[in-house]
Amino acid sequence: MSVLLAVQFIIEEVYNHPNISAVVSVSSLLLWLSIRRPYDIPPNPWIIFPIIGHRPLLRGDPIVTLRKLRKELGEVFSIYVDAQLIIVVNGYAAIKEAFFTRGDEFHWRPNTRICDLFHFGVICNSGKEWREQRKVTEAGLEHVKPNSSTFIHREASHLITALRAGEAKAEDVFVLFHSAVFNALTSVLVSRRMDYKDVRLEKAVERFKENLELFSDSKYPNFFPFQKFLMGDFFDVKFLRINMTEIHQKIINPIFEEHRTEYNDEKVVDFLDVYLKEMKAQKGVEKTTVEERSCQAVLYDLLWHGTVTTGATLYWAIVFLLRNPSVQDKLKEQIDEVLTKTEATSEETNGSQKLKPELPVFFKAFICEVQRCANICPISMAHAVAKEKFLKGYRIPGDAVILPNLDSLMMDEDVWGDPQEFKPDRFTNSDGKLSIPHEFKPFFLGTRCCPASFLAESVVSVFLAFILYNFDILPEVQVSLPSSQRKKGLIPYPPNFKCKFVPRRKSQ
Ligand code: HEM
Repeated sequence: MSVLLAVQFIIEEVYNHPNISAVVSVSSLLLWLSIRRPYDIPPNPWIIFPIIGHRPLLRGDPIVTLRKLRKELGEVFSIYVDAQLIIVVNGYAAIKEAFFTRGDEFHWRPNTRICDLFHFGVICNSGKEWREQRKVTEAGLEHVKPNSSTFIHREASHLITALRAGEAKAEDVFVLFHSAVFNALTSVLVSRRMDYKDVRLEKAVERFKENLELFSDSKYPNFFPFQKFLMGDFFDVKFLRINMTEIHQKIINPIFEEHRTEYNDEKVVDFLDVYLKEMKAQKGVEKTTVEERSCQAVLYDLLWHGTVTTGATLYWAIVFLLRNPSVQDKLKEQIDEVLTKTEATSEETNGSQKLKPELPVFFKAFICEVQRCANICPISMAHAVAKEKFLKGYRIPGDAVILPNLDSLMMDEDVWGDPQEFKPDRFTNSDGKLSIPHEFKPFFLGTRCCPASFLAESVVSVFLAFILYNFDILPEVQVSLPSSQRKKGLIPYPPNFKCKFVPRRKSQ
């Protein structure tokens, strides 16, 4: 009754006061404009807030929210983050259709402020520019593939020496692991490595980590494009740019100049040589993007993304080894059989061990399970379409951000049964052979899949095999194991932890 009276009072007030009536009309129009949604886009949660859209739903762990929305809304759904429409593609069939079968249509990157910063390289490029950069990147990676394992073995030996120097004291190996990965990549790609104590290396790892955090928070500058005209650095975009410039100036540019000075057509050794050769071949070609600025940007892309992804995978692997001691024991037994000691003076390994070509099945299964559970690219990278398309009957507007939800593959209960459990055996079949369901796609699929998956796999398996052969990995305190909770961010790391690398008796 009192509600009815209140409504009646408001109607009378509005009717009798034209000013109030105008304010109410304009506010209603604005409210309607800010929450209206086209009828033909993929379904979205009915509750929507003016200006911020569905943002409140993403509080907590957004990945868990996406899992819930998939159950409620289906394989292709949408959400509004502020005014930005985001379309989430879930499940193997829909992801394969969009990004593999129709990979050319869905290969674009969204036109966001953050992508602007990176757009000369390969990761954030689209269209003709992306095709050119992708082609030369693939050619360069193909060229270094045959010799890459020699460099990775060499870096693994350096890593073992550094871990031994820790004298089995509890330590956080985050920076050391990322430095070793960075070195493995630079050895393969540009024939250089740095001492682990070199400040340039420490700074590079620190800047990469900072940039990842800034990139993960990039939602604000992305969706408020006018911020570039503001003074100050409200959204840390300028900080991100300064960090990138530092890595370019201290590491990438000097290496580029050295290579350019020493370049010899007859001696094309590494990735950078291949790029320089292609630059030479394309000299004079109108509007080519295969030039100095793009080459440096591609190197930045490879080193940044390659270091943080591979470093995160290794860091997670140690968490799972500490939390599953019986798995660690089984792996050590198997690795002892395939790692052979070679002469310490051996040119090939510059160190002490070498892996036989074939790794044990359980070891491979362990690495798959680490990648599945660590799930370090849960929403891969943002995609877009150049102009309006249709997917599964829904309209996909040209200005939408499209997310391939890899978490919907790696953590699907229908595929894995108990996806939250860490069980390497799920990747072996009854014949004891490796069996990989097609939903396992840590490196994505289709036209924009990771072009360096072979490098990442090789670094992860060689480093882990060397570590398991040489050390017992023990928790800092026996009763407290590191957490497997995932931190927020584009690449979800575990919380930092310390552990001990105690030399194994047999390997002394
Ligand atoms: C465990 C380690 C790694 C994982 C899980 C991983 C995962 C991925 C994923 C999921 C994408 C696809 C993004 C998309 O949706 O477009 C991607 C792209 C890419 N990855 Fe990796 N990656 C890893 C290591 C590396 C390494 C070591 C390198 C290079 C040294 C590398 C270079 C690239 C590049 C250049 C792209 C962009 C391709 C393009 O846009 O065309 N990745 N990676």
